[in-house]
Amino acid sequence: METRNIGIKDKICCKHVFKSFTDLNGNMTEVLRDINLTVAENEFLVILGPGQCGKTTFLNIMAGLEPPTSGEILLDGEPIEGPSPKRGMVFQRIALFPWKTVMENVAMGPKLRGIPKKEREEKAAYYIKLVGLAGFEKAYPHQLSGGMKQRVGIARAYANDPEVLLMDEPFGHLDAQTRYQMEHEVLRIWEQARRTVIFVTNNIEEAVYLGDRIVLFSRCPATVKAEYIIDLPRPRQYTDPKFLELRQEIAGKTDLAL
Ligand SMILES: Nc1ncnc2c1ncn2[C@@H]1O[C@H](COP(=O)(O)OP(=O)(O)OP(=O)(O)O)[C@@H](O)[C@H]1O
Repeated sequence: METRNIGIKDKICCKHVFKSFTDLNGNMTEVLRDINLTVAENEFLVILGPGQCGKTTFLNIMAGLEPPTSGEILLDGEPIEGPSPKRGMVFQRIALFPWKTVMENVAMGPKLRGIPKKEREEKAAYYIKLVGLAGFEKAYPHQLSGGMKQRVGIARAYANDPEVLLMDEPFGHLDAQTRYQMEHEVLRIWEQARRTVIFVTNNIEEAVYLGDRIVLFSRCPATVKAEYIIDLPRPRQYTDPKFLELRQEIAGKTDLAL
């Protein structure tokens, strides 16, 4: 079983990140304004903010899918300049290859990186088991529930050996019960296979349940409005008075509806 301790080393460092988009008519929309933050190695950081505030844009810049307009993001001291398997993405709507099995979907990244079949299938099998899908290796995506597809998405991201996992509202479209279950599961997986995680959500409860720390984004253009260290022991209880107090405190600072 692999374990990694939360490090004290800075893994990611965002310095004065600004992002604006310009449409075909030349109109500019400023989406991110002077974002500065650091993320420690193996930390579970949650970015909480209202819809359309710029959370996905920020993750896309971290993933190297979009350049910032100005500023920079460093990973282990090196500027992020494009996509890399070091940064795995998990999306709200997991796009699996429908004609490929769970095993083939999870092993796809290592296959593209030229990992030999036996090795990539062993790796995929390890992560399929870790996410609780042992026995479903030969299933096709249409045979899986929404929660199971998200598990495949998480296994697929892990199979690329990322150092950082970027999770963009991964449970946003799941029903409430499956969502609670997946929040619990993502922590179990992270505790067994520690990585630096940046998890984006617009759900305060989810943020308090999951995060070592919450960075609160304002409405668009997003700025860092507040930060909260969540030092409640895990597993956290939604009904714990301290949990509710924190939720209330954060809610008072947000533009989010409760
Ligand atoms: N490629 C683009 N071109 C122009 N505008 C864009 C582009 N990508 C995002 N935007 C705009 O940036 C703003 C922030 O979008 P973004 O998807 O980053 O927000 P979000 O906080 O992730 O939203 P949600 O919580 O609803 O997913 C929106 O107004 C969006 O229309």
